Amino acid sequence: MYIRLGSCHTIIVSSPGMAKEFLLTHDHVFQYRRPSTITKILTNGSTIGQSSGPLWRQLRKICMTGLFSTKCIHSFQAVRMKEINEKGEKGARHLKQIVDDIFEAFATVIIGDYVPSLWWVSKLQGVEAPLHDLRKRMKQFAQEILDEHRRDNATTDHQDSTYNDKPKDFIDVLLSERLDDESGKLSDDTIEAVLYNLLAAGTDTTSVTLQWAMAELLRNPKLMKHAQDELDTVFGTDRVVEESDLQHLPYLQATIKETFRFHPAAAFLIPHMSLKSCQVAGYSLPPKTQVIVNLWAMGRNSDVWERPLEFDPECFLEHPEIDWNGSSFELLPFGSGRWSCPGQPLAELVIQLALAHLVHSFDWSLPNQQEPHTLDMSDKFGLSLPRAQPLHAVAHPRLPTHLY
Ligand code: HEM
Repeated sequence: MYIRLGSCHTIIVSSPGMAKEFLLTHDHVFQYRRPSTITKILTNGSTIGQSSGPLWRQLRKICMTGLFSTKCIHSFQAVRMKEINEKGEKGARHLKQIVDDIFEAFATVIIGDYVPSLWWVSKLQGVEAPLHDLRKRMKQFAQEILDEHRRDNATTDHQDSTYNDKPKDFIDVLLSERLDDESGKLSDDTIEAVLYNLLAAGTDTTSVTLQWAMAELLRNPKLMKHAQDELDTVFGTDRVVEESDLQHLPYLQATIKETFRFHPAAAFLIPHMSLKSCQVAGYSLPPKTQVIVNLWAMGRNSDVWERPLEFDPECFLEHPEIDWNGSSFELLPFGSGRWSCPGQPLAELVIQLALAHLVHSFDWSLPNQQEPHTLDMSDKFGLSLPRAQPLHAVAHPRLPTHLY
């Protein structure tokens, strides 16, 4: 579909064939990502997510080989457990407030971003002052964390033989990264921007996906029973789920794929823009054409899916070759190719593990004896695609008491 967003030629893609054209065949032409007013103010242009230049390439490399490598994700396990045990900390609440404010900021439509000649309307909108204030709070909070890590680092014995085995967190990894051009370490501004970028891109997407998966299972007790039977067969009922057994749960994986199809946490991929004119599927597109891949519409496309408006994990059991790793263009929850989500390995681990724990450890019901089929399944538009109504459910332990 072609539309004009202000002065910008825009193509909206909602079929796997066209997604492949733009994300694979012509991805070298659609390389540019236009930073918005919000990212310019909040991140000073020094982060991933919106940019596409040398710093973006460097940061992506750090994500792929450092932060989200198998070794690093494994080492974060200790940090995850520590954080779970220290829940409710004041710092965590402060950080949550900042992340909530970032989400609210991203939901603002700034007219000048779509119609550059109307930049002055943005000034009248009065959005910039609160963004600068938020940026100040983000900077102050991140600086405290960086200073704390530097102090800890200064008192650590790096020659100690156990040093390399000590758990490191995201900040430790970023502080130790050197830029390829040997201009030195990443600047504090860049680390701060990457940190918030990871938080904004990683927290809501993961929790929204989990909420939708649980809502669909609560709404359809037969599917919940199927998932529980599979978990009981693999783990029994006298131990809890472990990371190492997740690959033996095809029904759970099919349920997560179906959740990605029906409720994609990112309704749209981040828009890309062409640097020069090009021909795509017989159409001539001028330079600076923007392309937006609509994952929500693709998941409901009746040319692709047999029963698009029905939540049924079976379709992925029948087609196990359809994967979420970016090679099956009908299911692209994390995007595809050079632009795809660098946090995918962490996200898929956390979602599978959390859903398996919730379903295996508890039976679930809706409060006040509400009938499952009456559960409200409407969504609301935002940076991610959350439920319009919060999900309330009652958990009933189903494993021996000593396991809780
Ligand atoms: C269910 C969970 C998640 C989903 C569905 C998801 C989805 C996406 C999508 C669709 C994109 C844009 C890809 C494109 O435009 O082609 C993206 C980008 C990104 N995601 Fe995720 N994501 C998830 C979790 C995470 C996590 C856990 C992290 C990190 C902690 C993360 C970090 C990022 C970053 C940094 C980018 C920007 C990449 C770039 O600009 O090159 N995401 N994600």
